Amino acid sequence: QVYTSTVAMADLAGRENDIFRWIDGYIDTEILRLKALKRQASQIPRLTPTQAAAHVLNPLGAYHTIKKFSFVWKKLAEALISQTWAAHPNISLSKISKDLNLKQWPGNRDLEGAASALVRLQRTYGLSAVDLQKGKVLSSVTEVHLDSNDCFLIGLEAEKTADWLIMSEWMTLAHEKMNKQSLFREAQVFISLAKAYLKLEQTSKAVEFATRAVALDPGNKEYRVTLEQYKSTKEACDYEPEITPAAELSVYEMLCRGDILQEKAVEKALNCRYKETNIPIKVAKEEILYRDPRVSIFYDVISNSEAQLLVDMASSKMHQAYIGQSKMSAMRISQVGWLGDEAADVKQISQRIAQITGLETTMKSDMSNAEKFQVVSYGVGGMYKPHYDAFGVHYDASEGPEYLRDSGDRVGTWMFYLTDVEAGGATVFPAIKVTVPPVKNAAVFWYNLKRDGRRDTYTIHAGCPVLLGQKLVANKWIRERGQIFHRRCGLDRNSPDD
Ligand SMILES: O=C(O)CCC(=O)C(=O)O
Ligand SMILES: [Fe+2]
Repeated sequence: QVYTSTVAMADLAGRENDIFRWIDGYIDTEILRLKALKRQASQIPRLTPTQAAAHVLNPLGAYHTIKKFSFVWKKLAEALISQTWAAHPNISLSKISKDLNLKQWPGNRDLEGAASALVRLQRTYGLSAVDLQKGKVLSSVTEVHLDSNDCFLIGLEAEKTADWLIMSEWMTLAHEKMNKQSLFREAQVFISLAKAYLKLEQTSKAVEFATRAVALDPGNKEYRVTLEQYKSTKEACDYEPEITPAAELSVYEMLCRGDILQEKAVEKALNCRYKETNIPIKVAKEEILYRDPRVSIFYDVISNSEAQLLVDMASSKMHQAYIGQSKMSAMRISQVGWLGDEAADVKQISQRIAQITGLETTMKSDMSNAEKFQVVSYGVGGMYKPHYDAFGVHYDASEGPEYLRDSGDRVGTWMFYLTDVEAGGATVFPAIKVTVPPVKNAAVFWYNLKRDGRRDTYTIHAGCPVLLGQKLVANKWIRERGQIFHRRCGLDRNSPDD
């Protein structure tokens, strides 16, 4: 027994001292840990909710926000959770991660998506990587500075879409900004630069960078094979063309940029007018942008509160847009929500479209004259590549939702612009070289079908990437069913519309 032995008692007294030392040590370590945590947390700039909302209207701010969640915050939260849990085992791990909604946080794929959006904006609007890295988008300047890892990641995204010049710009920056925090090796940047230059037919530079990669990593067999390949390509090439990025731009992208203007003769034939509607005293301010096919913009056809109503009602139903039935695609990056005419205020908006176009837009439970409103939200980088709204000859009338069976094809498209867009986001028609700038509370309208019911190939159109701000639109597709007395079949397929 301990209490009978004086020697053992003296030993215990000594041990108590150890315990105090241990407690002090524990407290000191905890204080250090908490201080480190506090320092980490304080390094992240704090935005008010208003600032945060404004931040994501800028492509760099959007990238940065996703990076914070997918990387910075995630690391911090994980550290916080595991350490707190270790210190207080009675706190439930799953409760913390539920409170923080950790599962819903953006991940690596979202970060890649944000990086790829930057590449798309850069290509479409001719932005320089050097400006973007410093936080500059047109005249808008943010606090965000991209680090070497960001530059490397964006370079890899540019590689995926074969944007070689853009890839070379970002990889050059990744190398310039390289430091201890860089998660890639120098040889990796060099081999990426070599590839980009090879694709740009700058074979001397390609060989130079491949050589540097091999010098840094002589054991890498892949690098050595690449170098040999590039050397033989260089020998086979007798000249190196100048780099001309603009040559690769499509008409669609040039229209988005505003690099193509309408021909003078076409422009002259166009005009503005007050179009009579089905309601005697009401006229609509119409600007005709193209004659055949007729493309018009109508101004002030929806009020601010109505626009807000469509957004509010559709927003709970919003999901990532799909094309056709299934897969998420690189054709279209946006969120969509469908909205029927059940609410009287919404129905009234549908009726206004009928009054102005003279077409039938009544919603019916079968063989409907029109589709529900499709409210679409594009964030920065969001877009819709060139496509037709009409289904054309392959359309199977039995496809699609029940209420639209046998409604026929999409004879016309009416699209409200529910917001102004600070930069980018025009609707463009590459075949007729028409650009429609988004103007809040206006709507664009065109016929997708010729008079004989066949798809008009000139109606191919696209939504340009949003560069700054948010773009919200509401589509109303008007079906063939019920338009017999409203848009008569022409004597020939080219009869004009009035
Ligand atoms: O957003 C745009 O400007 C075009 C949208 C569009 O074409 C569509 O949703 O079908
Ligand atoms: Fe469309």
